[in-house]
Amino acid sequence: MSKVTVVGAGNVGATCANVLAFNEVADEVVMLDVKEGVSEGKAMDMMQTAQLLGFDTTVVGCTNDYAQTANSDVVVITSGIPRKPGMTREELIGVNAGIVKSVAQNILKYSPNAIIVVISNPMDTMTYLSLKSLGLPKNRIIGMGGALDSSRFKYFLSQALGCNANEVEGMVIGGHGDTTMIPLARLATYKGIPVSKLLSADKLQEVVASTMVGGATLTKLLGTSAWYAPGAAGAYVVESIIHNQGKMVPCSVYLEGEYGESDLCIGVPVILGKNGIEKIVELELTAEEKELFAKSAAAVKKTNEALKEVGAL
Ligand SMILES: NC(=O)C1=CN([C@@H]2O[C@H](COP(=O)(O)OP(=O)(O)OC[C@H]3O[C@@H](n4cnc5c(N)ncnc54)[C@H](O)[C@@H]3O)[C@@H](O)[C@H]2O)C=CC1
Ligand SMILES: O=C([O-])CC(=O)C(=O)O
Repeated sequence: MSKVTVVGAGNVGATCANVLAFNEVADEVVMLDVKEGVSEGKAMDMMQTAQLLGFDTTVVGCTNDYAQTANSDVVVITSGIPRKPGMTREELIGVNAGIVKSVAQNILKYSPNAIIVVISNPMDTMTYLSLKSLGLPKNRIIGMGGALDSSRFKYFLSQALGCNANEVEGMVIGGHGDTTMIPLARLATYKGIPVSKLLSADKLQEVVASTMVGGATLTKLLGTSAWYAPGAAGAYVVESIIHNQGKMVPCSVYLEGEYGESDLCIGVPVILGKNGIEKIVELELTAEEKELFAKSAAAVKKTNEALKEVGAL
C-alpha cells in the first residue's frame, strides 16, 4: 500500500493530486486543506473521473484532519499563497513561512517516516525552513523547482529548435527565482547534439532568459502563478521516489560542501529513489557557471536570513 499526501488543495496541490491519481503513482492520495469542504469536493470530483480515465487510485479529501494523512510515504507541501503579477516569489516569505512550518510539524506527527517534497514559495527557503525546523536527515526533505524549470527550459529550447520537446535534454540548477535560476545551456542537447551547435548564441541567450522568467510570464498572463506544469512536476518527483526510479532530477537539497556551498537548500542534480535523495551529483562546472552558482547561493542565503526576521527560525 503506497500513500501520498498533498497539503494545499489549491491550483498546484489539486493538479499534483490529479496527476498522481491519473498515473496511478500511489494506491491512495490524500488532499488536505484548511478551506472547509474544498479538498473533499475536489477528491470526489477526481474520483468521478476514475471510470472515464480508467485509474484505480483512491483520492481522499479532508479539512485540516491530519489523522487522515497518517503513514504517508511521501508528503507534498503546496500550502501557502501564490504571487500576483509584479511580485517576486521572495515576497511571499512573510505569510508562507508560518504556514509551511506548522504544516510540516503536523505532517511529521502522523507520518514520522515520510519523505517531504516542498513546493510552496520561496521554495528553496521553505525547504531550508522545513529541514531546520523538523531536524530530519537531508535525504528526506526535497524542494521541487528544478524539475519544473528544466521542463520549461526544454519547452523553450524545442520552440527555438522547432522540434519535439521530448527529444531535448536540459537542466536548470541554482535557486528557483527569477534571477537565481541557472539554465545549463552548455549541457543541453537535441538527440545528443549540443544545442549550441544548432542555435546562435543570441537565440540561446533568449531561451535562457525566457526560462528564468518562465513563472513570472505565466503569472502575468494568469493573474496568479501557474499550476499545470508545477503540479505535474511535483507528481514527477513523487513518482521518481515512490517507484524508486533512480532518475537524475535537479532538486533543492541541503548542501554540505557540494558545489563549494553549505548551510542552504538550492537546486542541484540528485538521484531520486525510495530514500528520497539517494545521491547528490556534482557536475563539473565552468568558471562562469561556478560564478553564477555562487551568486545564486548568496541570494538564496539572503532570503533564508529573512526567516529569522519573520520569527520562523
Ligand atoms: N516550487 C515551484 O515550482 C512552484 C511553487 N508554487 C507555489 O505553490 C504555492 C501554492 O500555489 P497555488 O496552488 O497556485 O495557490 P492556491 O492559492 O491555489 O492554493 C494554496 C492552498 O493552500 C491552502 N492553505 C493555506 N494555508 C494552509 C494550511 N495551513 N494548511 C493547509 N492548506 C493551506 C489554501 O487554502 C489554498 O487552497 C504558492 O506558494 C506558489 O508560489 C507554485 C508553482 C510552482
Ligand atoms: O512563478 C511563481 O510564482 C510560481 C512558480 O514558482 C513557478 O511557476 O515557477
